[in-house]
Amino acid sequence: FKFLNGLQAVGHSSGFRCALSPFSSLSMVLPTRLNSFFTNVGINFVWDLQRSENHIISVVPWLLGPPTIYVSSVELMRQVLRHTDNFDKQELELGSQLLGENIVSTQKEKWKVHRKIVHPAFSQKLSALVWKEGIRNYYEMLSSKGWDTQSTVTPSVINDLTSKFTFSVISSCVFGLPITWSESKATSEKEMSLQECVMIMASNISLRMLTPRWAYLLPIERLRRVEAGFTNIFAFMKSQVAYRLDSIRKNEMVEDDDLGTNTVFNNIVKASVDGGKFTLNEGEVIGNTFVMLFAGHETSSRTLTAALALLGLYQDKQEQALFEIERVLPGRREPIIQDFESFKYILNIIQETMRLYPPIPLVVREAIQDTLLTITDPTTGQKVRDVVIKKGTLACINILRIHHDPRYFPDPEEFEPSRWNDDTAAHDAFLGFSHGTRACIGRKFALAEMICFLVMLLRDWRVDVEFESDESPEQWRNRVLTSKAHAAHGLGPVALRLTRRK
Ligand code: HEM
Repeated sequence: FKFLNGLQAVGHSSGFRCALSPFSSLSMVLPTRLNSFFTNVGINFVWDLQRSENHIISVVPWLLGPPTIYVSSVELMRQVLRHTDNFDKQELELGSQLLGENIVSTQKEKWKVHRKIVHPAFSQKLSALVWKEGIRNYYEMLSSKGWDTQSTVTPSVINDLTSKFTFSVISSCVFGLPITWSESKATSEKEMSLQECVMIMASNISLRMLTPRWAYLLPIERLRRVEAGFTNIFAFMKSQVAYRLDSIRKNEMVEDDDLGTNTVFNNIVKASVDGGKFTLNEGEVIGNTFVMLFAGHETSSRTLTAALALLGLYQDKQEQALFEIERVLPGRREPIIQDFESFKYILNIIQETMRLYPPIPLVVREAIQDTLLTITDPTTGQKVRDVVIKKGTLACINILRIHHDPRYFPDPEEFEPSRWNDDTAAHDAFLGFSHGTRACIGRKFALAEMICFLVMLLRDWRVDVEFESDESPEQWRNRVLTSKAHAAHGLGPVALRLTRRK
């Protein structure tokens, strides 16, 4: 019965019939196989779809999970992402329970209130703070590693550096808690610093989701630290909301760009007071602050890692980036936020990296009512047929597939930042930050921190990849960077050599 309903829900579109939905937790641990009625297609299925010419493919599970369609053309993407009366993000109850109700976990009218309050926090002043903190963190990174006195360094894995960098920027600019780069780990839960608690939260959210409450009573060191980390940071945030609300009411908060005033957290507290009929309660303010940690950390860090790997591999592109940096920063002066728009080639590099390796390769929407989708011929644009998608069906936009489609991006596997030179090239087919009302709210934040990091690093260092013996550049790229969409989003450990520029 479930199966027959599922076939009807996807308008009998062709595709895969299997036991489990690729989104079920069970399907992530069980072996996967395409085209098997009795197993599941697995999460890598998104990558396998790249070989298909069919722009709408369905997955109908007969045992577990909702029927789903995968769309991989700009025409269909527009119909899904731009029609908010027909499609919305799924509600994530667990996300609301763990962090507090927030902009990512809600839908419809509730989401509108969250977005209205959170949006003003992502202002030009925040970008200026991000830039300032980006530079401070870059220098902290150099001195904590002792690189300020070295001419060549070989960081074991660049992934760890970019992860620490983007985490630190978020910690400063979202929470107002600057991180120190020197390693220190509290020996007892009571001594834990707030920064450590934020770090524990960022790296243990899945554990927290999957572990039942009673398990925290067991004498397991890791669980005790996670419990202490979550409890401490929530207690701190609650006291801070109360303190900030009090100072806002007493008019004690000064409008400048010092840390602590223009942070996302502060601005959300402020907007939730100023918002008139739109207000957020304490739990929602905290939820919206915490969620930035998950939306903005790994995404930016993966992009930076991939960009550096590609620049290490394609030295001519690195030279072009350096040429731009030297032109914008005569005498190697420090970059300022006002230079942001001048780093056009660096922006192209970021955009091209996100095209090849989108940190979010798939976005998911739920049909909130029965909806008609029109399928068109990819070459002529003529209507081919209509498909009715039933309420409750999931619609996934296969960003990875669209980004690698030669119709939109000629020679799609080439790393070619100059394809973005022409502003009109910033077309609909680029979905790195998604499209429509639920597109990324942190786009400017992410671009500011990524441009700042790349400019500082490339200004001071030449980046080279570390080949294994007899390895060709192509082999290196295939080994280290693949576009596969599984958990690691296609990035292996990236080892790079940095040589100080004269
Ligand atoms: C390279 C870095 C980033 C990438 C690739 C990225 C990508 C995305 C994408 C694709 C979405 C839409 C998801 C969907 O439609 O289901 C999204 C939403 C979102 N992003 Fe980002 N993001 C990045 C950085 C950031 C940063 C730095 C922040 C905050 C500090 C942030 C906060 C958010 C939030 C809150 C949403 C949900 C918006 C809503 O539902 O209204 N992102 N992001």
